[in-house]
Amino acid sequence: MVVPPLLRVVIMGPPGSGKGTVSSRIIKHFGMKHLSSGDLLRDNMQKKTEVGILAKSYIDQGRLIPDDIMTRLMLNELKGLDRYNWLLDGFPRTVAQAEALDKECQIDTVIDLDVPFETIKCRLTARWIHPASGRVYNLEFSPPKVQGIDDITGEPLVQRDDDKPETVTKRLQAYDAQTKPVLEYYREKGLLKSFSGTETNKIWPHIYAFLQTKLPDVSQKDAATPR
Ligand SMILES: Nc1nc2c(ncn2[C@@H]2O[C@H](COP(=O)(O)OP(=O)(O)O)[C@@H](O)[C@H]2O)c(=O)[nH]1
Ligand SMILES: Nc1ncnc2c1ncn2[C@@H]1O[C@H](COP(=O)(O)OP(=O)(O)O)[C@@H](O)[C@H]1O
Repeated sequence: MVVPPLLRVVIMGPPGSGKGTVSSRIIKHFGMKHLSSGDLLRDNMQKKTEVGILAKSYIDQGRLIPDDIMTRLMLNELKGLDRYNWLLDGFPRTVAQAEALDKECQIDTVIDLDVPFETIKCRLTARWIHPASGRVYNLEFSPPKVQGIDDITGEPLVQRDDDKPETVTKRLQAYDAQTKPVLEYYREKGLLKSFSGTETNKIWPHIYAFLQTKLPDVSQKDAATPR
């Protein structure tokens, strides 16, 4: 039996562009393992690990965590996902991180969510998350069934400290300066696939159709109306 090669996908886009939202749809339909750098850092912050304590000081200022710390953390985590198709969300965010990742594995495709900054700013102030799972809600776009409560576990939702308007501005500046060059890096390698728009529900069918050329839909739901 010929075993198809494992798929290595990166999802990129500015803060609030919908990476988490789209990732959860990808996982549901295509059964990939999802590794989110932000979720991993928040988990470390909550557990007050050495990395978590250090990360907090950067995240609260809207700055990126230094490359060496971030790369070690993520590459170590990826080792455990060796045997799966995976989707990497929030990493790499600098060219140095992308180069370090390239040394470890071959990326097949990079999904870029190209959403304008003006659209993003209002979204983030209405974002609520369930820290333990990384599930993300929005008061207008995807509200929880009961206000302030996670749909699945019934646990309380929280707002991220770094979703304050002044921190959001700094994060968008960091994206422009440090992460946009990563898009160029992947474009030059012919791996970048950009999806432009202001609404996730309009962008998603295109991403779905693109991934369907690479993986079968493993979800139980009707694949004609993927959500
Ligand atoms: N209004 C609106 N909100 C959205 C849309 N897509 C995602 N969101 C919300 O915007 C916020 C940021 O999305 P998220 O997936 O967390 O983005 P990430 O920061 O790139 O991972 C969350 O509160 C989402 O629920 C959309 O099309 N319209
Ligand atoms: N690859 C990375 N390199 C450096 N810092 C990172 C990285 N990933 C996440 N962070 C830090 O964690 C914060 C939150 O990340 P994330 O949850 O991915 O934000 P968003 O989903 O809003 O883009 C970032 O603003 C940054 O400070």
